[in-house]
Amino acid sequence: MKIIQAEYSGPLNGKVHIPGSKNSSLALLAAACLADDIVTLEGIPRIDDVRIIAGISRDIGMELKQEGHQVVIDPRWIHSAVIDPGKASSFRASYYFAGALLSKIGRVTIGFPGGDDFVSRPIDQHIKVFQALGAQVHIHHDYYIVEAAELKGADIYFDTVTCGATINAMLAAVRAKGRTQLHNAAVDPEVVDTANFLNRLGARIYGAGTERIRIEGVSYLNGGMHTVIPDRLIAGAFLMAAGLQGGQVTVKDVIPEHLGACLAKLEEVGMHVECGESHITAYGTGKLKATRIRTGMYPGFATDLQQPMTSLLLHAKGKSIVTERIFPKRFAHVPQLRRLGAEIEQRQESIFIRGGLPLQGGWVHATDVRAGTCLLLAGIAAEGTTFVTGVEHIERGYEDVIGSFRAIGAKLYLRELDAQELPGRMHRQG
Ligand SMILES: CC(=O)N[C@H]1[C@@H](OP(=O)(O)OP(=O)(O)OC[C@H]2O[C@@H](n3ccc(=O)[nH]c3=O)[C@H](O)[C@@H]2O)O[C@H](CO)[C@@H](O)[C@@H]1O
Ligand SMILES: C=C(OP(=O)(O)O)C(=O)O
Repeated sequence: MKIIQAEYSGPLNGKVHIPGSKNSSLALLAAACLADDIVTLEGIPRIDDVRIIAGISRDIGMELKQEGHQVVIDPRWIHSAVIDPGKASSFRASYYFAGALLSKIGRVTIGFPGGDDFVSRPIDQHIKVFQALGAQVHIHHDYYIVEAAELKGADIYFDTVTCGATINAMLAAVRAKGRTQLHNAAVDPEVVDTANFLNRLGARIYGAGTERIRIEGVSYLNGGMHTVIPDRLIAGAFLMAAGLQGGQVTVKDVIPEHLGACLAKLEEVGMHVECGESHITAYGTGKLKATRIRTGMYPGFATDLQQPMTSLLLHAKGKSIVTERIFPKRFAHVPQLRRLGAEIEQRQESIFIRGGLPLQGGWVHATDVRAGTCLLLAGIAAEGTTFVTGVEHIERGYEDVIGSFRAIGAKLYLRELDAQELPGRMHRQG
């Protein structure tokens, strides 16, 4: 079993290249199904979710070749829209294949989405979109079928702001007959990136990045080339690393505007931040102030940065409060941080952190991608050695987590252990 060993690393200093966005890549790879010619995507990270998509592509007859960070896709010979429940449930964004293949082929059989488990991640808004466009949705035990003889544009009012369902609605509507309007749409950079990519192929999507998106259906999409946006969530976590012990970290190849709420919070807790055209440098002063965080949809403070931010706030003297508004139960990292000596109390959708106490290395388990980042940040700032299990969750989101952290001086090592070498409780957790 893989584990990551983290040693106390002192102040972190250095520059790190930020890879392409995982969440955008997953949308773009499914969106590529919609094209009628060859598509090239640049900047796609080499992560497990992308490998699963390569498997799905093989099953449906879509040729997909990844060389380095370039992926070439030939969607001209798609012959099936049956997606194995096991593959669909191995990652969250499998639902994008439902929207894209429905639009192109008219009938999709697909398993339910997986991804990080935050207790409740409904897909009712995705289903509402398909139905609004004229599709029937049949729910079975571990799969669902979406079918429509013809998709017709419609006015869709989302009940809640959702990035996933907004993207899925664009995928489903892009080839529908007539006009679709999405109201209360998500304004995340990943929505805009997907719209830009589709428009490059000849789609007619207007207003992405605002709360109202208009899609005029087209009957043909060309091939083309697109570069995925940088991963704002990885960038945010590396900037936080600079604050742990008073270091200086530069994230390169980013879009600083995508990190507005994060940068504002880093300044608020006492860090200093400087932005260039495509890089950001964060300076830790060694003194952090406690704060209040409420997660929100973009441009609010991202839920995916809540967990790494919690690690940073462990070093801010006083009481910080973090309220999770997007996934109210996204606190699986809290009991793990307590194992390292953190004092955190959880009440409903908020945690109360008593910061400024020393952390001591120990065994912890990453339950999901960002819980993993949070525990790595905690481990490199704790005295002694921390062992992190659940590495497969971290690898779902990071291509080379160890190499990237080492670039800024973190002492992280990947090790292979036999299950018997794990301490009793970790062994039982798997
Ligand atoms: C693969 C991917 O891109 N994952 C990201 C995506 O997940 P995902 O697309 O699943 O998240 P959404 O933006 O859809 O979720 C936002 C909110 O809407 C709710 N909701 C969503 C869909 C639905 O049908 N019904 C419903 O009620 C969710 O429970 C949540 O409270 O955005 C999340 C919120 O920024 C991020 O944490 C994830 O990293
Ligand atoms: C929640 C995340 O991923 P997913 O939606 O793929 O589970 C994440 O990237 O933090």
